[in-house]
Amino acid sequence: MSEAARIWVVDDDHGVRFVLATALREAGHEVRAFNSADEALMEIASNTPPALLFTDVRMPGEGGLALLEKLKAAHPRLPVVVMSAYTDVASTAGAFRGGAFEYLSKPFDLDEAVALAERALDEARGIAEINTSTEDVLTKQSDIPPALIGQTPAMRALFRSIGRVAQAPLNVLITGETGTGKELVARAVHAESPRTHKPFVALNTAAIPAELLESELFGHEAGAFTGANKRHIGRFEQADGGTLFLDEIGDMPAALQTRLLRVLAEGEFFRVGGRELIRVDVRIISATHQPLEKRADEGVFRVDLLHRLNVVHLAVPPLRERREDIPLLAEDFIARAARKLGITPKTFGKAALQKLQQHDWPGNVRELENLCWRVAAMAPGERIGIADLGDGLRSRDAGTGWEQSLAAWVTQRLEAGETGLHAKTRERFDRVLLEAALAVSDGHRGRAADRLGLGRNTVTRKLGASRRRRSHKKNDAGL
Ligand SMILES: Nc1ncnc2c1ncn2[C@@H]1O[C@H](COP(=O)(O)OP(=O)(O)OP(=O)(O)O)[C@@H](O)[C@H]1O
Repeated sequence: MSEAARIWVVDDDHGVRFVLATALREAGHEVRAFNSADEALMEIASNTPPALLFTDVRMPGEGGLALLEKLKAAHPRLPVVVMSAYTDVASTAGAFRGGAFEYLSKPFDLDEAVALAERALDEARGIAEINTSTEDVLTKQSDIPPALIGQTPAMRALFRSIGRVAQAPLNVLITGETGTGKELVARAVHAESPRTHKPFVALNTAAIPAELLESELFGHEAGAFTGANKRHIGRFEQADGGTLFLDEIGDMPAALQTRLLRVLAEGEFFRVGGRELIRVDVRIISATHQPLEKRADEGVFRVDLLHRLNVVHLAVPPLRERREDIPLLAEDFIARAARKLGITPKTFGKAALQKLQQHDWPGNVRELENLCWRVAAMAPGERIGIADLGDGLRSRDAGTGWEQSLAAWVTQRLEAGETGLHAKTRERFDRVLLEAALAVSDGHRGRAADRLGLGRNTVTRKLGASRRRRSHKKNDAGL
C-alpha cells in the first residue's frame, strides 16, 4: 500500500460520498468530502490542492467535467478520477480528453475504487516530471450523438477504452465477429480524437479485387496501367491529417501487406506509376473478424505488419455475450426504422423481446438491425409479438452454427456489393476443410485425403490452387 495521502471526494450524492470517503479513510488516507464542484473549487483557491480527487459528473451547479477542466488548468499533475453512471462514449471520452486519470462507472466496487486510488497516487509520485498539459484538448466539444448503444459491463469497458485511445495518435486494431460494430467503434475513435475535423476514410479490403487494391490505397498517375486515364488520389492521401479505416485487413494480399508495412514505417510512398514522393500523416485503424495472430503463425499475415497495426487492441464482444443490450438496441432500431419509413412507431412486446434475447445472433448487431427493419415494415400491429418475428428468427435458428455464420457472411458481402462470391466462398470452404483435416492428420496429405473421402491428388491440387490464389495470381478456376 502507498503512503497516506490527501484525497478529496466531490459528489452531490451523500451515500456515494460517505461510502467512498470511509473506504479511503480505512485505507489510511486523509479524506475530505464536498457536495458540489463549487465548494471544492473555493477550497482549492485558498488551500493546498489534494494529491488525488474523485468527482461525480452530473451535479447541481458546476459539473464534474468543468471542475476537471479548471483543476487541470491550475494543477495539471493532479490526478482526477471521474465517476458517473453515464458510460456512453461521449462522456467517457470527454473525461479522458479533459485529462482524467480514470473513469469509474457507477455503481462501482469499493475495493476497486481504493485500488484505483493507490494506483493514481503511485503514478502521480512516479511521473511528477512528465508534462501533463492538456491545453488544446480542453476546448473540444463532445457533441457527437452516442451512436454506439450498450450498457453491459463489456460495452462500458469498451467505451472507456475508446475514450482513452482516441487521444493518442496510435494505430488501433479492432477485432470482433462480423456485424458486432467494428466500423462504428472505428468511427467513434476518430470522432473523439483530435483528428475529428479531418477526414475519416474507410476501405473494405475484402470488397476490392486484389489487383485494384494498390491503386485504391496509394492512388495512380494517368497511364500507370491500362484503363488508368486520369490521375487517381488514393485513400491514404484522402485521409491525410485524419484516419484511414482498413476493414477486413486479414484479407489483404501478401504483396500489399509488404507495401503497406513499408509505407507505415516510412510515412511516404509513390502513387502507382508516379515519381513524386507523397508524405502523409494518417492514423490507421484496422479491423478484422479473423484470428490474425493465428494467420500470422501460419505465415498468411505478416507478423511485423500485425505489430504495427496492433499498437492498441480493441475487442468488440459478440451480441450473444451481451444479451442485456438486445432490448435497448432493438427499441432503437425499430424507432429509427419507423422514422425512416414514415410509419407509426412500433414497440416490442415482452415475449418478443425475450425471444430476441434468447437468439444467438451469429450475424450480431447487423442481423438484429436487419430483423428490426423487416419487422417495422411487415408487422401489422403497433405491438410486436413473437409471431411477427416470423421466419427471420425461425429459419436462422434451424441452421447449425457454421451455416448461420456463412449465411451472415454471405449476406454482408452481397449487401456490400461484392461479386464473384461463389468461387471465393468455395475456395474458403475447401481451405478450412483441408486445413482442419491436415491438422488432425499431422500434416499427412494422404491421411487427410482419406478422412475427407477425397483422392490424394485432389487434395494436392486444391491446396496448390488455394495457395496460388492466395499469392494473388489471378485465377478464377474452380476448386
Ligand atoms: N453498439 C451498437 N449500437 C448501435 N448500432 C450498432 C452497434 N453495433 C453495431 N451497430 C450497427 O450494426 C451494423 C453493423 O455494424 P458495423 O458495420 O460497424 O459492424 P462490423 O463489425 O464492422 O461488421 P463487419 O465485420 O461485417 O465489417 C451497423 O448498421 C451499425 O450501425
